[in-house]
Amino acid sequence: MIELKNVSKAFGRFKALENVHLTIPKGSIYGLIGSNGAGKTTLIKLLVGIYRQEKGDITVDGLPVYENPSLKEKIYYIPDQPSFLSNYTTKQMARYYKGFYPSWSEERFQKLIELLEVDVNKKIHTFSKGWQRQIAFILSLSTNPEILILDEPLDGLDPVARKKVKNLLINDVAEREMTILISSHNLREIEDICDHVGIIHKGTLLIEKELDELKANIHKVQVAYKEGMPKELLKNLNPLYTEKRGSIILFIVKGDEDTIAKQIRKTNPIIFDLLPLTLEEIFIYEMGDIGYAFENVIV
Ligand SMILES: Nc1ncnc2c1ncn2[C@@H]1O[C@H](COP(=O)(O)OP(=O)(O)OP(=O)(O)O)[C@@H](O)[C@H]1O
Repeated sequence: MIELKNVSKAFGRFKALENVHLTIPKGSIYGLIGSNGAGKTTLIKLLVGIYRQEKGDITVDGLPVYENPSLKEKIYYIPDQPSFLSNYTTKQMARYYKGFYPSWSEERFQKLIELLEVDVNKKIHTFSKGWQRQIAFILSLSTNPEILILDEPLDGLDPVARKKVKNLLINDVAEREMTILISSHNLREIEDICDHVGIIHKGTLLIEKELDELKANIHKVQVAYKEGMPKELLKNLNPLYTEKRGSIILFIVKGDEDTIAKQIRKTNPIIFDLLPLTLEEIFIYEMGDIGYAFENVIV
């Protein structure tokens, strides 16, 4: 488990992160979402031990990350602009990594280059940005990391490559219990692979949620009545949001699905539907609940 407790980091007088608490359970895929300048890269650089926090604790399985080389061997970080040794081919990089990472798997490497169809004899700097990113994935996954940290990993990948990379990540989590932190400025881009999401804004972690729990706890309801909706229903359900569309009333409500459905059925609606919410919708209401407008935080 990765834990940040009360972590702060400043650059001069500028507070890039303030009192951040964050928990990433082992074997989970955690999406760290925030707009430009929110503090994602700073948090990642603290987590991999490149920066040192002024305040707070950063630990993996209870051990501090900073100046802990044996722990760092288990963590692989792909920055937003992956870099390689200059003029190296993928094959040469693989040889270099093999000597560097005791957990390197040649078999895995061969499988991945076949799957992503990479010419291993071509100099990496001659590949496009998207291909270089895929090569960074191949090299990282061939080291079998326990923890993989990815800064904006899907930028520049076409839809087919995105899908392949996402599947590879999900498989590694399922098979080896790898833990992944993915930063992104776009919730939609990573919502299908994350099981935990944290939203960071101006150096503060606004909200951190487990998605299954979040999805189970918030519902979109559509109802219609012959003679108007009974007032006590809204009072009892205390919705986060209500909207009237002709004779249909739509509301977003938090709580247990069965309990909500029971309360609504008692009022004999002529129409009653429980509809799924997208993750973006869920966060719009969740953040509204804590006093933030989603569109001001995430672009
Ligand atoms: N080395 C540094 N010196 C001074 N300020 C910095 C430094 N690194 C980051 N910052 C500032 O800290 C804030 C957070 O930057 P950071 O790179 O962590 O944001 P980010 O969420 O990763 O943004 P982006 O999505 O644009 O990459 C920004 O205002 C940035 O200008």
